[in-house]
Amino acid sequence: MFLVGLSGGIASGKSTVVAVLRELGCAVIDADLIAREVVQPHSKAHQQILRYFGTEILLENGEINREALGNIIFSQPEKRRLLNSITHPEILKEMLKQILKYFVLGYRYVILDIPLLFETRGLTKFMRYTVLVYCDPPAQRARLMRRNGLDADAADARISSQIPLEEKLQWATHVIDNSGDRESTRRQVLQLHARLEDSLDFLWARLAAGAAVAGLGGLVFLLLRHLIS
Ligand SMILES: CC(C)(COP(=O)(O)OP(=O)(O)OC[C@H]1O[C@@H](n2cnc3c(N)ncnc32)[C@H](O)[C@@H]1O)[C@@H](O)C(=O)NCCC(=O)NCCS
Ligand SMILES: Nc1ncnc2c1ncn2[C@@H]1O[C@H](COP(=O)(O)OP(=O)(O)OP(=O)(O)O)[C@@H](O)[C@H]1O
Repeated sequence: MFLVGLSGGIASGKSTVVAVLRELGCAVIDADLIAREVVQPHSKAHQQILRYFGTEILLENGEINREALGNIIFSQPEKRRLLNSITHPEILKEMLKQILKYFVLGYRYVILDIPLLFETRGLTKFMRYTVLVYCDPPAQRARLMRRNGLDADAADARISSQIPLEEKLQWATHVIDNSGDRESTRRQVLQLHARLEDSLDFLWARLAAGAAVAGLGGLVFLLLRHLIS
């Protein structure tokens, strides 16, 4: 089994790409979704967030007020690091559990949708491939403002809390350019999917070749032993 890391920037189009991959039957683990689950009331992360950020980041029902917490961490790097240090170990633990589940179910590769894949040191070395969902900066900013109802300053604060997409381009093994329309993105995802499936065939071919070499070696050994005795 191998892992494929999928990343991008805020509002660059990861969920849009993932929707097509799921449609094609791929196993996808969504770090944003897990990040929501691990901070549910009574969890360890919820208690820690409460301790460090205070009750003002809670909604009336006890859940985290994501908008309020977002406003704090996207404008204060040290608070962002603090939140990351609380949530990231919990997110990683849950991701590992889900990877194991897909392994047991027999999936041959799993796609990990991790927004901060390139920002998190050492994570990419566990991925056979890394896919960057790229979007040109003006389109990214406009889409973020529209989706989250943010003004330009708030959108820029969120974008600049991450490594620029242009920089991430050099690290990814595959790039999907989502600057154009959804149809163009869909075509690129279909190509990516075909390459992942090809790469599986390639792996199987290597395994088969390995088995053939081992079998041949065994035969030669038996033949030599027979000749010597
Ligand atoms: C700050 C929070 C409460 C804002 O919640 P909100 O519902 O508004 O946004 P959502 O969770 O859907 O995230 C949207 C995008 O914001 C960006 N983002 C989220 N957290 C961070 C972060 N710590 N640093 C930089 N970018 C981030 C990512 O691109 C993500 O895809 C939330 O994002 C959070 O708890 N973040 C910390 C956990 C984390 O690092 N999540 C990213 C997945 S590893
Ligand atoms: N090709 C496209 N053309 C126009 N709008 C798009 C396109 N792709 C995505 N969008 C819109 O841009 C916004 C961001 O897309 P999406 O939610 O897929 O990004 P994301 O990277 O998953 O975001 P985040 O991780 O920040 O939640 C959404 O409102 C989506 O509908």
